[in-house]
Amino acid sequence: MHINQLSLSHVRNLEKVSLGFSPTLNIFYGPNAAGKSSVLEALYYLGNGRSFRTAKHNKIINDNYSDFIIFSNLVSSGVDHKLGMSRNRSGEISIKLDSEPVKRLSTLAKLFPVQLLSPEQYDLLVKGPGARRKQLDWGVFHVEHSVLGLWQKVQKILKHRNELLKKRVQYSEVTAWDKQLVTLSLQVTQLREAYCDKIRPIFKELSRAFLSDIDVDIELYPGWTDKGNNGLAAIYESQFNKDRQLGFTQSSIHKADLKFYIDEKKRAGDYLSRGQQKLLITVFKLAQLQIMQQYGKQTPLFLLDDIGAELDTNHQELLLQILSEQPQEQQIFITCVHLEPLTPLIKRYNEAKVFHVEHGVVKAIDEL
Ligand SMILES: Nc1ncnc2c1ncn2[C@@H]1O[C@H](COP(=O)(O)OP(=O)(O)OP(=O)(O)O)[C@@H](O)[C@H]1O
Repeated sequence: MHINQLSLSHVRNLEKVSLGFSPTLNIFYGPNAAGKSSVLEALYYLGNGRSFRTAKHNKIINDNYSDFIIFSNLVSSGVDHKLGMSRNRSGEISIKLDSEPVKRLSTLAKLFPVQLLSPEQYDLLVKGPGARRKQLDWGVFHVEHSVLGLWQKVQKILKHRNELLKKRVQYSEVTAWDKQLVTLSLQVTQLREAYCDKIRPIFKELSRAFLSDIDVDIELYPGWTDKGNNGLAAIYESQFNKDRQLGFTQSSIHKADLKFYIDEKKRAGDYLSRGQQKLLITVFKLAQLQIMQQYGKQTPLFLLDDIGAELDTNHQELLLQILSEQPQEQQIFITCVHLEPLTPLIKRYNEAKVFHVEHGVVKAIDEL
């Protein structure tokens, strides 16, 4: 997919902005606090119905206004669409696709997939499993949309099961739920495993370029440990008393983790320097992008926030080299303070567009 045009009103320090994009490469450069990341934030919001920088929507609304509006013309699966969104200070959100209200965020996710690489994500390896699970499921969903329906069924069953556990019922009263839970959990796990198998070789190969002397790997922890190989149903039975005591189900896909290892089972988060962790996350995001290009329902937007700030010159050049080799249908948005290191990349894409951003004003640069 790609986005042709974006109009913003009252997004952070961007009061009113209207931009026409290149279907390939778009670069926003300018000093700190100019409003560059806010443009990416608006793009991300359109695809996800939320920000990547804050969970508090009021922070995004410009201080002098009561709402923000984001509007776009885009091409998704070869079809032109108009997608608009507004949100006010009470949190009311209105999303319209071709003038029709959109009720589910999954509609946006299918229509407008966005892959993001930003400094906010560089601590993924040392965070709890939830953030890594989200990243994994983003990838699985865009290769296999049906995973969402399975996930939602699991959540419903877990809710019922946990209510029963709190009522201190006998084991016989949860067995019917457990049967469904086992089937669905294994289906989701199978899709996650299949995704890990697809991404692993790409991730390893890209890592060799970025982290040459380190052997990286990923492993899916499904959300339970089955040491005796007795199966998930047996785990539910053996854990039932403890589950009832706790009032919730300990083992299921909601506890899954995507574990990153280096050099044979050392946890990457414990061993890698902060700089190496950033490189590993960069590589993983690039591998996810490649998977989307090969197997996804459509190519996502690729947003790279603050591209120069976190990488040394060699690794920045390597990243730029990879970006310059992307397929033509890949639309890329980059923010940076200094434009000069990106000149070779701009030259590679003859349709590239460059925007200068300062004090919330975004101007297209015609001649470099
Ligand atoms: N709700 C708001 N209303 C008005 N201005 C805001 C609001 N929220 C943030 N700002 C300001 O908007 C600007 C936007 O910063 P943004 O993060 O987009 O800049 P940037 O160009 O990406 O900077 P950097 O290079 O430092 O990352 C900042 O000056 C910030 O103080």
